[in-house]
Amino acid sequence: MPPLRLLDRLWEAHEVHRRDDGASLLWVDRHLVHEGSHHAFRKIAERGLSVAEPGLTTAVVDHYAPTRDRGDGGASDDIRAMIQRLEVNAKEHGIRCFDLRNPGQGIVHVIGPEQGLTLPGCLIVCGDSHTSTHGAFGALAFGIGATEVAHVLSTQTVWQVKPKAMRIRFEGELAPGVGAKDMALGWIARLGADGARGHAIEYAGAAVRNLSMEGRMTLCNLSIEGGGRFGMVAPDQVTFDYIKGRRYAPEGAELERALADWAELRTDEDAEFDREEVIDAADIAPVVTWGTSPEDALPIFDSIPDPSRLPEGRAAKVASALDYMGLTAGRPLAGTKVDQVFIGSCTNSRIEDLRAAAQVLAGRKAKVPGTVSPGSMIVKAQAEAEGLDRIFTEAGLDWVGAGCSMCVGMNGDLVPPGKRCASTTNRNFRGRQGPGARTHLMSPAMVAAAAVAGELTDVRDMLKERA
Ligand SMILES: CC(C)[C@H](C(=O)O)[C@@H](O)C(=O)O
Ligand code: SF4
Repeated sequence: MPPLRLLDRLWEAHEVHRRDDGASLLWVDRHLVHEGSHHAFRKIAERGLSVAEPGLTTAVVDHYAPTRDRGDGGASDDIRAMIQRLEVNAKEHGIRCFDLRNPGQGIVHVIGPEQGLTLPGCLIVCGDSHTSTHGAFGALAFGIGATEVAHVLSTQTVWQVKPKAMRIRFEGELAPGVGAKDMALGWIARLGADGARGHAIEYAGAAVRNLSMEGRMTLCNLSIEGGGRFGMVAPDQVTFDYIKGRRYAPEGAELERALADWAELRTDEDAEFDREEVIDAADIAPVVTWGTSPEDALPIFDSIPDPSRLPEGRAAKVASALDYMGLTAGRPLAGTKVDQVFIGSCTNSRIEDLRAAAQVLAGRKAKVPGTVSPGSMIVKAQAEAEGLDRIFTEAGLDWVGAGCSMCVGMNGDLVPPGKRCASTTNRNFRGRQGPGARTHLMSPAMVAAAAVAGELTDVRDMLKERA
């Protein structure tokens, strides 16, 4: 037997058929749908098709979920209609739905793992690019388009061409105050937003093994921002411990059997990758973005790039990004004033993210306003049980309900034009958080530090003050 990679093992286990042109028809174990699925439901209705496996499909209200008033007054008619459409489609087809009344509601990529729906060895799809998040469990997880959503609804299978395999190894140990978000933005800055284009990324190395499941999810979540098709981490004891006892996770003898299977989900020692990158974790510092692509990222102690020192093509891009962002070339990144902060999104809204932000904010006041939106109502309840909500509100930040919120602003939570937001989200494209909004991506601890300082700052100094 030739040595296999985790990707090969997962692929082979799901391949139902391979076409002459090389595309594989893959069996889907979990199909997650959010409000954006309405085109697909309409498509299957038009063709008189039904949902093949309603029991393997899960609907979630997240992109349009109001985060403040969840009653009838909380959303515009359009937003309410989007939410209702999902609820009606789910009901008609017998699909379980995490709607606004469900105590488990939250962002699709947060609740899949939280509910024990996301498991090692599963093939998971969703009409959403950040589906790569679920790969943190050793699952094959990727985003699909509207036509494919209709295909999965009606057949529980998806066509896919097997991508090339790339491994990013983070060796060594992270410094205190540095986390998964810094690892992710760090490699994207190094390789570029196109750096992993068309590849399935397997994250490995000691610093990845040492990450919690929350950290691994953050890392896999951002794979797509570096051009990767999938992101994955081979499952281990950390994974198994996270899964045990979750609502839809296997239990008893079934769990024992599953654990034995899951232990096989790894890359063989002598397996080769199409590409391999090795990064020394000790070299990673807290990272912030300065531009309008996640690759426009630098360590916080660095300076804003100067187009006059860059090659022509790149210079024009950088100048235009700086213009949009209202930044001066060559100035230090630290000290850039922010107008507001946002802690949330499928990248960084899990309990550990909130704890990291609260650790910085405890006993301190924020100089600027901000919103903290937990990734799910379960994370919200847990944070409240730990008293984190009080730390946020006493610091002066708004503590709101769960959903995509200001990550994309579809629910009306927007950053006003021209305003600068330190944000734990994953995209800083022009207008992403609202028309004219200026987004700086960073870790939850770094956002908390920016809130306290009213400007971009190195959280490690604040943590040192504490120690
Ligand atoms: C709206 C949705 C389809 C979109 C995605 O595909 O990722 C959104 O979640 C995003 O993050 O931009
Ligand atoms: S939180 Fe943001 S990135 Fe994640 S699914 Fe929602 S809109 Fe997309």
